[in-house]
Amino acid sequence: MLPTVYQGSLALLTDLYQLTMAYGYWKRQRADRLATFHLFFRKLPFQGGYAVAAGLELAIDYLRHFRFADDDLSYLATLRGNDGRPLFEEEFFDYLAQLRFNGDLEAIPEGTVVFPNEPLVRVTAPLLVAQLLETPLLNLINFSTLIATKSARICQAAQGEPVLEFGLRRAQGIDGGLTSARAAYIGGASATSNVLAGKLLGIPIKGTHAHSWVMAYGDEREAFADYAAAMPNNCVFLVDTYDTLEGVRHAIEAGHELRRRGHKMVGIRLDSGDLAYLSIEARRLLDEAGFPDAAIVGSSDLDEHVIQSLKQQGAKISVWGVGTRLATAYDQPALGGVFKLAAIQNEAGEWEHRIKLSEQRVKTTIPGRLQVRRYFKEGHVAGDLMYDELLGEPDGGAIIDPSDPLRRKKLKPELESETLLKPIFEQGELVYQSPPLAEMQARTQAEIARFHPSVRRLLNPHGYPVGIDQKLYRLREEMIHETRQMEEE
Ligand SMILES: Nc1ncnc2c1ncn2[C@@H]1O[C@H](COP(=O)(O)OP(=O)(O)OP(=O)(O)O)[C@@H](O)[C@H]1O
Ligand SMILES: O=P(O)(O)OC[C@H]1O[C@H](OP(=O)(O)OP(=O)(O)O)[C@H](O)[C@@H]1O
Ligand SMILES: O=C(O)c1cccnc1
Repeated sequence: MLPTVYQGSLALLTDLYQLTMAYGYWKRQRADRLATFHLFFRKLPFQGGYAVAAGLELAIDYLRHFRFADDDLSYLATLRGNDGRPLFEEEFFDYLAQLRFNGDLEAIPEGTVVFPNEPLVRVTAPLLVAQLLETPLLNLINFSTLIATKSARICQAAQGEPVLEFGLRRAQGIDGGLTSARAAYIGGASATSNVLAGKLLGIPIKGTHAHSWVMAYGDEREAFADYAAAMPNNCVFLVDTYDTLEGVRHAIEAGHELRRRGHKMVGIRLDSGDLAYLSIEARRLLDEAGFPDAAIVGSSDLDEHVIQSLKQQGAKISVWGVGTRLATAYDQPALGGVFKLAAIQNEAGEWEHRIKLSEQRVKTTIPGRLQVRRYFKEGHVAGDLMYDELLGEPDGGAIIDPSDPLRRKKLKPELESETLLKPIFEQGELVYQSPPLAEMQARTQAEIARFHPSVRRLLNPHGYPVGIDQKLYRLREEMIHETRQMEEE
């Protein structure tokens, strides 16, 4: 997928503690016990009502290449403990050398709308392998899901008008720039300014020109004329270097000249000042001059809230250039996804549930091997049921919010439904083909449209019902009770 970036294995792209635990499991003969882990987040980002899953294809790429290369092992052999002796014994390296991803992995496809506590990824693999994947899977899924969600919100505010992702210069490093371009596209952005993302990922790329073009000439008229002469088939003039409305008039002159030569001015870009007022005035000038099709690109610290406000003010912007606040998820720079053990085989090969308690109810995990079933009523989503496949089929009663048991909803089993976690790897073999990015983008759009506007709204959205079935609820309550009792004894 990203051949030059993810070339070879990135098995060491993990936290040291994953390797210390892996070593311990291997030494104590626990490495090969099968375990199930879930990757999920607890809170929706941006105080929003939904999130958009992304990053799976990157995770698939990571897992396909997962192996410890000789130079990885040589590096690990240099590590020392506090007594100066090697941290790991030599034999462990032989074990690591033959390690591949050999487990089952189910995941929710990219572009699917997801909610707190739902496993975006479920791994069932030998304990040692599954544990090693915690950090890289979180790294890959958390950021992409965050940016795809931000992009979906921004595109929602733009009400179907094109959003161009301009964030590379402010993104978190090289991978931040590429990954955010990819995730922004999945979330709905039409194009990116990032040329490498275009080459590597096939995302459409777009670009205008900077203030420096105009500043290099000093005279704006001459600058536009020369730009039009050099690049007659891609002319979006940035009009705000000196006096914005004067700039629009100069762009119109260049537009007439382009027309005389058989070309077409694509539009203008506004990058400062009152974007509502200036875009309305610019639209009027362009229309009066016979350029009703010329686009008005707006940029300058935009995000979903500014775009929504500009729309409410009647701004005549038709293309939205969004950089920093999209590529860096400015108002919430991380999604708090976690990767938690939920079930493990005992010595006899029987599955046992596992739970992590917390003083905060929302942080108490859900045990089992979870699947998510989304129910539909008259074409709209009605609620998501999480159930434990180790306990069999769901019991058909009400779903119960795991963080607030008073919140319940009855979902009639006869409603149309879809199972969200799809098989990706079976015993290490890839059984899933990621769709093209454009299909993921279309999926995001179709998915969001199925949710009620109250769930979609940007400010104070309504909580969408997600819960566990009663069978799982009872088991979880018993486990909480028993574990607390054990602690007290
Ligand atoms: N009519 C408007 N309503 C709400 N927000 C607006 C409106 N016009 C512009 N904005 C936003 O207000 C902020 C303006 O920021 P600021 O005044 O710092 O810069 P600017 O006008 O773009 O000038 P410069 O880039 O030259 O500093 C930006 O986030 C911009 O998107
Ligand atoms: O505002 P963003 O959403 O990040 O969009 C990208 C910004 O990058 C460019 O500006 P530049 O790097 O020259 O910075 P400036 O506009 O802040 O001066 C461009 O003109 C946009 O303003
Ligand atoms: O093409 C543009 O207009 C552009 C690209 C990057 C950042 N700001 C603007």
